[in-house]
Amino acid sequence: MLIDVQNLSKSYASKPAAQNVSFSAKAGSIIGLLGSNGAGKSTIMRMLVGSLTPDAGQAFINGYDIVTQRRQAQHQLGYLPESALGFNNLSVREFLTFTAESRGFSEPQKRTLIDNVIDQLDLGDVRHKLLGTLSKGWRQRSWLGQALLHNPPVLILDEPTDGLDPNQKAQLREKLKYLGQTKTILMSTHILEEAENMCERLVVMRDSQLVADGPTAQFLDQNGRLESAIHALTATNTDQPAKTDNKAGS
Ligand SMILES: Nc1ncnc2c1ncn2[C@@H]1O[C@H](COP(=O)(O)OP(=O)(O)OP(=O)(O)O)[C@@H](O)[C@H]1O
Repeated sequence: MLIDVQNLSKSYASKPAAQNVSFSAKAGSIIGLLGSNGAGKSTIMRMLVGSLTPDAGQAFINGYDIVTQRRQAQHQLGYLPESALGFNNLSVREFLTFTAESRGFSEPQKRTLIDNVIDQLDLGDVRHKLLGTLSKGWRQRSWLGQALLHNPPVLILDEPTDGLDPNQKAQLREKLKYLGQTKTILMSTHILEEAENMCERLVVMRDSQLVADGPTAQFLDQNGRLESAIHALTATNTDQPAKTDNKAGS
């Protein structure tokens, strides 16, 4: 398993943000992490990428423990944070150079990795433009570049298409689908249509707990839509979740 999450828990002060969350993801698949605002999706992702320490439980990225082997685990993944901003005074190429240097790559390696990622994400035309002057779509793509630069087997993407216009959304989704053929992608999204079209599996959270985990097909209604199942699972005043392959705690 490329991502293996076992009973991860985290509270902020005494308020739980993630409680006993368990799921796993195999190579070459796109997993959608769904749930209403505040359900705990970003908290799970931030623990997986090593920016938050779990209170309890364990998780492994390509076999490396996210706490005791944090550096090795981080080499296995690329992370696109929610609403990624900053580095506005750097050009796309300078931003990617900074990323490569902070990951410790030497000069010849650095050049090859940056050229590869510019090519892979079609960033050539904007490589000398400042991040602060780019449209949100190009900025997001540049941030995806920093996540992809070291060619990790796992990508963790927090609402990657949030705030993009419909064309930019469509273009980024195509790129992610392509990447998902060879990489394991865990992506959070509020856009159910996106989850329908892109994700092979869904992990659904509500109020800090995992409430369902299974193949996307299992959540679809007869019209091929996710809305009714996901609404039933995530609505906070509902106590009758839809029937799913719930793997919580397994
Ligand atoms: N730094 C923090 N300090 C205190 N509480 C926090 C912090 N970050 C998140 N929380 C709380 O933890 C809970 C889970 O938040 P989290 O951001 O993981 O949810 P989410 O599912 O990613 O939400 P969204 O879809 O809005 O991004 C929420 O109640 C949130 O208010």
